[in-house]
Amino acid sequence: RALKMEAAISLVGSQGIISVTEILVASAVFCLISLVIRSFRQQLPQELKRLPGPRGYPLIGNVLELGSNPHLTLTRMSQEYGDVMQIRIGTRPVLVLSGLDTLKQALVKQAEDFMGRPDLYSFRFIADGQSMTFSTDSGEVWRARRKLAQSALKTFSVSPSPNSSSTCLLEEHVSKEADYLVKKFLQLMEEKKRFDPYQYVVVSVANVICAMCFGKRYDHDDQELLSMVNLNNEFGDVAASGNPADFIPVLQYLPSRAMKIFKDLNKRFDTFVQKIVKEHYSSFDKDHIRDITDSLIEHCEEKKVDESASVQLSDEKIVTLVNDLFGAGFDTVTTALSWSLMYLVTYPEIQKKIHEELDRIIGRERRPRLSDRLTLPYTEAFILEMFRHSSFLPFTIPHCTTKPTALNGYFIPKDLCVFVNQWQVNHDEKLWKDPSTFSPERFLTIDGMEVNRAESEKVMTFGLGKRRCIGENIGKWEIFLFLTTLLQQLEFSIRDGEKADITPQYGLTMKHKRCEHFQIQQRFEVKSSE
Ligand code: HEM
Repeated sequence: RALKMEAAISLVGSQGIISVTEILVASAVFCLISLVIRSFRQQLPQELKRLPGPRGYPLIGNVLELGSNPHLTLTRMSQEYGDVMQIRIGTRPVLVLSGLDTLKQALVKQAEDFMGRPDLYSFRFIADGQSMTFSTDSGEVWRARRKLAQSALKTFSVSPSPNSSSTCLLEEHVSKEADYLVKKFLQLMEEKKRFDPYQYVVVSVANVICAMCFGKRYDHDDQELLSMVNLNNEFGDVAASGNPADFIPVLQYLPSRAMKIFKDLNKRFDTFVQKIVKEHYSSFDKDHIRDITDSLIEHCEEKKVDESASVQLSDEKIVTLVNDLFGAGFDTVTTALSWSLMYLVTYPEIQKKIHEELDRIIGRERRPRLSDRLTLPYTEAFILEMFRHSSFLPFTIPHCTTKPTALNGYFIPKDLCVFVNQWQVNHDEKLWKDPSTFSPERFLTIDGMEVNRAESEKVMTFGLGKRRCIGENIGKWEIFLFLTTLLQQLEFSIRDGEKADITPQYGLTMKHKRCEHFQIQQRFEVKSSE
């Protein structure tokens, strides 16, 4: 009888008949899930608030709102929701941090809580998942690797140069490459009357890091090197904060051209480095350490006899550090120089002021040196303004929380992916007057004689705290010496009727559109410093 009753009051749905029992069971399951979710939500410590943020759609979250310029969208959202907010990409929550004080609080004062890296799909293809920079490790092994990379980098940059009059190895390498660039640009101007400086700058910058890492330099038409370094941001498009495939797993199974290029590029990069490492192993001589690769191999040998080391790193974890250094060392510095050239041709009056400063302080008899940096405040202010205005690293590499924590009164769970919005800080109206105006003067003291240190420290380019870039000083020295060597002898302009487009294209490092209309004029010739 009961069965008959049930049949009588059953409903007819599109999939067939749904019984009252099924409806009751479904309702019970729904209530149970709601209760479980609520009980999780109630675990919030009483004195802490829930993270604010935009609502988002089911399954896709806020991915559509992010659009093609996530740094701009998230800056706008931070004005509504504050310096600490949560968005969702797909179903995955992401913490977005803005505001200089909040960044300092999270990355410096609470450094341990925010120093992790998230497990992102695309990062698994970088250095076969062994990268110190992109892999999820942030414990003792990461700490030991970072220390080792820092020490090797230091030895092969600031050590005195044995075979030249340069004050250190870095100065020797950059001077040589910058001299080459001057000649190359003059030759291109002679032959073609206009050129795109990017592909020449990238090889020169790559040669500096190659000299430090591998003790070798490449020709400007070396196809193997060019195919890896002369990119239109194929790496940065995928490794950028907010790449949907990193957050929405189903996208990882759909064919993607960008992802295929990214994987190929990483493979080619690893093969390139592995080949050089192999050559180093076969010619290794512990009494003659030639470069960073040799010094890492030496460390592998030494650790085998040093039983007392607190962390035992595998040989692979040591030697792959050269991938991190080589990878981080060319794209960032090339992008910075390339933006500098774009600003110089966009603002010729600023270029003129740099020329005047160089003529006054260095003159025409000798080449610039690293030690000139403190005496060229306008040039230094220009570089700072290039960093600030372009904010070409709009976000740091994504971070991740290592434990449950609190920030600005909000509860923050463990393993939450964190985007650090450097662009927002560099364009924050509370910190900068007319942030969209390009003005090196904002970094000078009132008498124009020095860089205002308090202002310069507000610029966010290299991250902060435990994950702060380890190549910051080297990068800044390189940019300074490349630029001053080029500008001492050359004046850059754009062909009449053309305009440099300085709209950034979003990525891990934001690039501008390539410009083929550069022209130069030789100001004078300086005799070789050698
Ligand atoms: C203008 C040049 C450069 C800029 C703007 C830059 C910027 C950055 C930024 C924003 C980060 C991420 C920080 C974070 O996640 O919080 C980073 C990390 C890193 N940078 Fe740089 N960088 C530059 C040059 C270099 C150079 C020349 C090297 C080495 C040769 C280098 C090596 C690294 C490494 C190894 C990391 C990873 C650190 C870690 O995860 O612990 N960078 N850099």
